[in-house]
Amino acid sequence: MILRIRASERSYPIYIGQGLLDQGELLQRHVPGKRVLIVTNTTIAPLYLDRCRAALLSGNSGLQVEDVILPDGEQYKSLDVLQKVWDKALETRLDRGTTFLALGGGVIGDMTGFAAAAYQRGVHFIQVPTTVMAMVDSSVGGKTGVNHPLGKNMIGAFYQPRCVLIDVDTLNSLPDRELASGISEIIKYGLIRDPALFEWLEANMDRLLARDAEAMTYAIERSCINKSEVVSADEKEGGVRATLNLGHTFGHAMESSQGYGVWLHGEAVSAGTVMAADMSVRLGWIDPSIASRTKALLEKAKLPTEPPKGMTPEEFWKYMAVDKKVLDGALRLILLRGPLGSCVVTGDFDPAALDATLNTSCH
Ligand SMILES: NC(=O)c1ccc[n+]([C@@H]2O[C@H](COP(=O)([O-])OP(=O)(O)OC[C@H]3O[C@@H](n4cnc5c(N)ncnc54)[C@H](O)[C@@H]3O)[C@@H](O)[C@H]2O)c1
Ligand SMILES: O=C(O)C(=O)C[C@@H](O)[C@H](O)[C@H](O)COP(=O)(O)O
Ligand SMILES: [Zn+2]
Repeated sequence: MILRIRASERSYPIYIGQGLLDQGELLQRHVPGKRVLIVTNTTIAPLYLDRCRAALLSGNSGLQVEDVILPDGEQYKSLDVLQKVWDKALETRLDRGTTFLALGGGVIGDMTGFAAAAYQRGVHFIQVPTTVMAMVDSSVGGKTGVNHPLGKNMIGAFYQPRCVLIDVDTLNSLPDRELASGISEIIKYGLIRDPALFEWLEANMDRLLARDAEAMTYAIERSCINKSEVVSADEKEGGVRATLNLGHTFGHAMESSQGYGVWLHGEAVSAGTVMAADMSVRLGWIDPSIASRTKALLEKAKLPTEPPKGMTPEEFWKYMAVDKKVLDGALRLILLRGPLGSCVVTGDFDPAALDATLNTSCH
């Protein structure tokens, strides 16, 4: 399947299918110059780097391919590790016509995109996601960046790739915990705008966890359709794009307070989504059955539904206060409101509901 997403006054394709990594022509047609820098990590390199390089070189393409292999983990999604990408680019004299290719999960994708945005003020960029998280969310839409000790994804840029190539077969090597983490963002699309997807997930979660290729491909396609519709409508998060942050204000606080990498992003989003649903019930904005179905679905995906043990409301506040959706000092949250599949981005809520959610969720 080929989807198109419109952003930054152009559109780019998202290729989704099996065996695509070996179809060199798909990647080559989106490389404008002669040089490519593949950015990957120590786990993915032994699995897929040779195949990716071979695809770029196939058919006597004449491309020159360099690579840089970063350490693996959310704790390395930092400015000092990103420096290694720019070091490699300068040592090998990469010019402005170069394409940076992200081969990996969301960490590699976010870092490579930011490296591409800043290198010589902008070089070409391609996403080859290899996790569920990256296939259904991070590779699409152009949010790039790194973490800061005081807040998640605080340093970055909106920078769109030239194409996204999703080879579903690469998920066969993904650990179960990482698979589940990505599923939390698929559930997110169901909750914020796609009730049919939510119901499909209720019926098909076992197939996803068993890595049934047909079910996985369907979930990735529906997620990419949802994400590209939202991003095409609001690339720079002036409005509706913020809905993609359901559960993230709470979740990012969990990730930052635990130390990056202790809780996976999708795990924190899962527990944060349960908190957002709980608060929505307290405000009387949704039927309680939506919150209980949400919790049940996340549990079925083997995701956590409570914040890390010992985390306090005060710790939540420390990180929520610097959330990127804070406007003029006021916190805004994505809350569910109305029937399944409806949500709002708002700072207009009774603060007692937030206090109650924080107090009852922390244990
Ligand atoms: N830019 C966005 O819009 C956006 C959206 C969602 C998440 N994110 C970011 O993405 C990051 C999380 O991404 P993630 O969940 O992909 O984590 P990740 O990039 O850390 O990858 C998860 C783990 O799986 C390994 N891995 C990757 N592909 C593999 C494969 N095919 N086989 C075996 N192992 C493989 C990685 O080496 C890593 O150890 C977070 O930093 C989050 O903030 C960004
Ligand atoms: O694409 C978006 O917009 C999102 O919010 C997707 C989120 O799943 C993702 O985690 C994103 O990186 C969060 O962005 P942030 O601006 O809250 O750091
Ligand atoms: Zn996310």
